[in-house]
Amino acid sequence: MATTGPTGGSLASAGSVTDRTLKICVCNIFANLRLSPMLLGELVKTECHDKDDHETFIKYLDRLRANKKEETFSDEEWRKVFTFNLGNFKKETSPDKLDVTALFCLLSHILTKVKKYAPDRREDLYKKLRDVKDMRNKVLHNLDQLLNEKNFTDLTKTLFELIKEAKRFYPPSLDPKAPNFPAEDTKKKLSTEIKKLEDLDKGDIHYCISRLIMSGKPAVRELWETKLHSEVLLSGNDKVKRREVFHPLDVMVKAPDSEKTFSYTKIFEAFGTGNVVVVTGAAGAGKTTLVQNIVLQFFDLQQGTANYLSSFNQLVFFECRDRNTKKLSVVIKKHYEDLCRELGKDNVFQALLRIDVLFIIDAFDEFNKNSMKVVTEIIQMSWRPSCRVLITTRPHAMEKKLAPLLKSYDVSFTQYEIMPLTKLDDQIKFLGRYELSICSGTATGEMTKSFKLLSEDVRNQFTEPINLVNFCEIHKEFPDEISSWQTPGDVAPSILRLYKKRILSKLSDSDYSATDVLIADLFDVIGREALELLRDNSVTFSGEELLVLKKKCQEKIDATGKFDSDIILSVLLKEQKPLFKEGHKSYAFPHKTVQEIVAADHVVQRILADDDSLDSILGATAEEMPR
Ligand SMILES: Nc1ncnc2c1ncn2[C@@H]1O[C@H](COP(=O)(O)OP(=O)(O)OP(=O)(O)O)[C@@H](O)[C@H]1O
Repeated sequence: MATTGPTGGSLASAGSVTDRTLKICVCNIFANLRLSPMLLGELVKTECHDKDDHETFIKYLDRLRANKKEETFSDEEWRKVFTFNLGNFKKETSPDKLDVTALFCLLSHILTKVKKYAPDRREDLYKKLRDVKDMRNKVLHNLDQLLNEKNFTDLTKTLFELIKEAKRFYPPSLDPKAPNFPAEDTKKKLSTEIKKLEDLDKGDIHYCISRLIMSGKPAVRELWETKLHSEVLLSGNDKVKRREVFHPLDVMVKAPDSEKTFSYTKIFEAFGTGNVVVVTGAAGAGKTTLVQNIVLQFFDLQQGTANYLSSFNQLVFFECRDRNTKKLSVVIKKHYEDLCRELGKDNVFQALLRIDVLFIIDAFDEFNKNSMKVVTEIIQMSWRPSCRVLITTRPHAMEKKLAPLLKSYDVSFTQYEIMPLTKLDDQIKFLGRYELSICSGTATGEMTKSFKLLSEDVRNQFTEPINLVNFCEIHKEFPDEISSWQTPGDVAPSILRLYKKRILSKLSDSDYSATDVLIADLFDVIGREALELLRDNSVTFSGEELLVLKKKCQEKIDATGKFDSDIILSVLLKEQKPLFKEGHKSYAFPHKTVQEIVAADHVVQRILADDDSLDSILGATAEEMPR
């Protein structure tokens, strides 16, 4: 019986695999991803011996129910039984492509619900099956366990015991209709497979998976932490540490009679029943911030509090505003550049699909022709039991585009909605964190005090995080604006004035003077451009587009001023550093809502000037521009 530990024989001579820790990892990966499925697959074949070769598992189970005169299950009922494994069982006709989780799920359903073996007869077999499944979760969800040599020896021992148990459970029979488990052949096959560990080389998928698990997370962490750990606020003057100011938001399941709200961490519980979760929320409700914090928590090894993320081994983050990437393999390559160079990008991709990976797609509503291709690829893969997908979007894109897209790939999903911050207590806590962070720990409480003094109907304008951040900035830079708010309608114009005042003050800092009229003219140019981008569902300017905008602004300035349009655009546009070395620089408004405010102001000004009809100003009908 070849149950030697990784350093005691197996793998010891594996040519290229030299590092001892890596060897243990490879052995555990091989045992859980190759040996266990092989044996459980043999048991599925035994139990489903009367299944036709072309029959999917679901069709087979439907047939068994029909034979027993039981009503066949609807899709919804099957989903309740098999949760995220259903996609697999509807597709697969053989156990060869199923992993331990799916195989255990199928076997346990057959043993307990279909064939209904007596509990005392199936008990020992069932226990061993469960041990095999639990070992997979134990080692794949915890790096220490994956690097524990004993787990390999324990599992291989259990697998041989399982063969013994299966031999007892399926006694040899002369009845050709009885299940027949090939115990001796399976034992031999298992020993031969274990021996393969000695000759495993770097091209083997289990080696790639092991390398990915051991080095992938730190590589991706480096990539995203630099980009996400802090946020420059809308004014461009204040920088806050994202984790420090993060306000834990509440969500509610989007269902007809749903009323209860939960902490956002609960959304991960939905992955127990399906592979896709969608988080919706109004403009500035905090969708992007939420997933950015999830990314940071995933990589924060010190934290240890993000248990809800412990079942994910890797995380891939994709922003739909990306206009240059059109293939998922490119996204993967960008995440794991060094590993792709070392192992080959296809191998890394294949390895990623075999372990528990969380794909986060941010701001689906910002999709473009290219990013839609990436999103579709991810959705097409989401039936795989090891893939989970978390998508954020504004509600309009959910109804019109995302829900139909998911449906077209037969993907079921749970939808959560981010709750607005309606309680004064929550708003104060939110502002308190920002005040502390902006004042580097010496907050006076003035900001929260000023907020409490607002009338209730004005305060109700601040139920979205973006508005609360705007309040912070207005309070810091132009507190007089706040005292002028008498009605809720006074708040929104203040935000636009905030940007105009910032431009004027930036110009006067640079010894230039400009009139309100010139600023209004420039806003007209920029607003037109902002609107055009929105019509194309874009929130980023490319370098060339920025140049065109600069030229248009300069034409206005040249008539009445002497300064460079850069001064103005630096207030309104932020450079978006490319995440990846070869990426292009792009530019965006400090927040999508700012782009929308500037575009909306442009529309209003043109309507007031009696310029044209709304459709003609928008350049699209309301249906074409659901935002
Ligand atoms: N939970 C939070 N804690 C602290 N600040 C937050 C939180 N959520 C959002 N913010 C602040 O509000 C701003 C807007 O939030 P965010 O961009 O996440 O909203 P969104 O829902 O993605 O908006 P949009 O639909 O317009 O893209 C952030 O840049 C951040 O400053």
